[in-house]
Amino acid sequence: MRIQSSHTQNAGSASTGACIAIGAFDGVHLGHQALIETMLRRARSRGVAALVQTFDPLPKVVFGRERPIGTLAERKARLYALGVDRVHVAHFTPDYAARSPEAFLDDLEALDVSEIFVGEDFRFGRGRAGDLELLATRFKVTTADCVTCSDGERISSTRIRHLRASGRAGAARALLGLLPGAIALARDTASAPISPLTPETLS
Ligand SMILES: Cc1cc2nc3c(=O)[nH]c(=O)nc-3n(C[C@H](O)[C@H](O)[C@H](O)COP(=O)(O)O)c2cc1C
Ligand SMILES: Nc1ncnc2c1ncn2[C@@H]1O[C@H](COP(=O)(O)OP(=O)(O)OP(=O)(O)O)[C@@H](O)[C@H]1O
Repeated sequence: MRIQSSHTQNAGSASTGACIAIGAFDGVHLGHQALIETMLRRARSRGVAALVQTFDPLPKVVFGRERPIGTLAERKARLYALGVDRVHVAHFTPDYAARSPEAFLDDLEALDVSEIFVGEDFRFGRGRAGDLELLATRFKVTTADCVTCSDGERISSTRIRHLRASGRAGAARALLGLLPGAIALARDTASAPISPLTPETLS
């Protein structure tokens, strides 16, 4: 596994506000874990709350028709097992997906957040219009160290879905960091039918 350097931009002085990692976090794989552990270390060193903001259903299930790796309950259990203080779940309805990037930043401010931990390609708000530059106008932003395997390929939920779909469950489990005795994402959704999700069924 290889870790590239992380990068912090903007700032403003960090207040007493919480640290938060934001993302879909489907599977809570090793890349997610590295991002969250970076956030947790920072929160602990500042003595502030360590939060995670996630979404249900997953945006990629809604927009990309992807099959989830795990359930929301499994995701939350794995996030709390990492030591996170609170997991915020936004119900990803059509109305929510239509919120502007600025409205999403208002939501974060309402949570009394001051530092945000995300990947470099993080996008948010209607049409994915919000980017890191906008995020950094209001918060201190730290981008994730990129966790890759020895082959140099980035660990991602997409890759894990592909591994499972091609019957390579062992490799998928390795990228999820699932060792014997660890919290198990037992339900293998690879062979389950995809239930069609339409905006109407989400409201
Ligand atoms: C308020 C809000 C609105 C969003 N609207 C859209 C959208 O219209 N289209 C889209 O593909 N994704 C939308 N997303 C999902 C984001 O593109 C992205 O998946 C989400 O911020 C999680 O980040 P991640 O994919 O890096 O985990 C929205 C996210 C938020 C927070
Ligand atoms: N390999 C990785 N190393 C570091 N951070 C990562 C890694 N994979 C994802 N992240 C970060 O974790 C957050 C949540 O990521 P997300 O849930 O979109 O994961 P993903 O694996 O990229 O998903 P997908 O493959 O479905 O797009 C994002 O900020 C993302 O940049």
